[in-house]
Amino acid sequence: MSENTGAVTGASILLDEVTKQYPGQIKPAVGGLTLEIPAGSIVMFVGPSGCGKTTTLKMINRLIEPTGGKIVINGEDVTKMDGDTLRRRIGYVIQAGGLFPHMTVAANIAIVPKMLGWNKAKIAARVDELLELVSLDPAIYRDRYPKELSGGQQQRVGVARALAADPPVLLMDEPFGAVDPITRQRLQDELLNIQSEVQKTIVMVTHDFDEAVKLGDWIAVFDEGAQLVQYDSPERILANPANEFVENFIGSGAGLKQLTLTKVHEVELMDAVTAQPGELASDVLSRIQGAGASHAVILDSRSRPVRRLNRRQLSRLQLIDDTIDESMPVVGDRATLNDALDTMLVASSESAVVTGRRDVFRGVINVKTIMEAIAQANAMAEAAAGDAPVGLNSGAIPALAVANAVAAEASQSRDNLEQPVSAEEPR
Ligand SMILES: Nc1ncnc2c1ncn2[C@@H]1O[C@H](COP(=O)(O)OP(=O)(O)OP(=O)(O)O)[C@@H](O)[C@H]1O
Repeated sequence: MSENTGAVTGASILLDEVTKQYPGQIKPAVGGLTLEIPAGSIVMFVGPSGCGKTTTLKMINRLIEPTGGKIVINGEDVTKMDGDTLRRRIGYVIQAGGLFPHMTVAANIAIVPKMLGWNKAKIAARVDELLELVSLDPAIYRDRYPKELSGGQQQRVGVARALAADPPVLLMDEPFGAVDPITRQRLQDELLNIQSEVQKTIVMVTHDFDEAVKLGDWIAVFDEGAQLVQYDSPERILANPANEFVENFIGSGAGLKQLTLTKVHEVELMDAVTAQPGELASDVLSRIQGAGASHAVILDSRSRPVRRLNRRQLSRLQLIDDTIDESMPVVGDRATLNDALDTMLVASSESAVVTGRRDVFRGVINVKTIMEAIAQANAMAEAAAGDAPVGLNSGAIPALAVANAVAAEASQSRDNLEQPVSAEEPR
């Protein structure tokens, strides 16, 4: 879930009774969908394969033309607007970044600014600014070609490219589907960091419900024909799935999934003894003995953790050197407690080092903190289940009823975001 720290630059989007009937198909892929996407929020589309998520997403930038209904962005009906002009105002990110292989990173990012006629100096400055934003050092990466980058780096460039002309809306079609789980977790954390700065309106298709819970301010759960089954906050969907379909979609361990709702920076981190290369190991050892700690965290000159040393390791050393331990469990403070637990399990460690913006050391998180949070989340989920809104479990599109029921409840909601309106015609 994103945090509203920056000024909202995103635009509201309204899908008004939108339909897509592909030629030769009996049923519409999307049938009369009404969906309000609030400015500055992240809305996640989830649902089974072929249910129409991508079709719905691509109708927003009219890569797919609707056969009925209207698309309204910031109050402006864009359904009849020139498609190319519209797409320059909407960032679009696909799996693996979708970069042009024969163009450098800088040239890929510069595509839309060039089309918009920006001058060279402005484009070069923007490319560097965006590479910094997605945590890639411009001096190292701007002249590289996509094949010289890892999957995660390509995806970062894809995000930078989509943000190039500062569009109010970002559409993302399974952007993190092709990367390994640890890279995916980092990219998700980074997206949340970026969103806290840029406050765009982001619509993302995902197959991964955990990803939807982690990133979404609102989750739209679709069934076949883009039939909207539930549209609500991650908390309320987990606590009160609208029906069995949503329950099945959430999968087992809904209680544990509540861990996905809590971010590392929301729990109290432990302080740790830190040291720098060049210090005497015996000094550091006496500091951790004094503090009753088991490890010292070694930081580089930019306060980034590079290694952990326990008492035994310290007792064998003279000077702390600048060795980097790639296997040290590290988790970003935007990561979820679920991610933190995974990181610890992979490293067979009871704790992980926590970093903030630009990988600066923030503290340490341990299994005990996470266990306490599980207990708390379970208690909260049970309490929330008591207020289940009425009428959520009927079949075809009770969405407006759902929206109304939840809107009544929204005033009591923990977050102050407005409940988005959602409705769809019965097929
Ligand atoms: N160009 C097309 N022509 C005809 N039918 C199409 C076309 N594109 C999609 N469809 C059909 O429309 C329905 C919705 O497809 P869509 O790709 O939007 O679903 P999705 O939920 O994004 O699926 P997935 O999760 O598998 O990507 C499917 O039945 C699909 O077969």
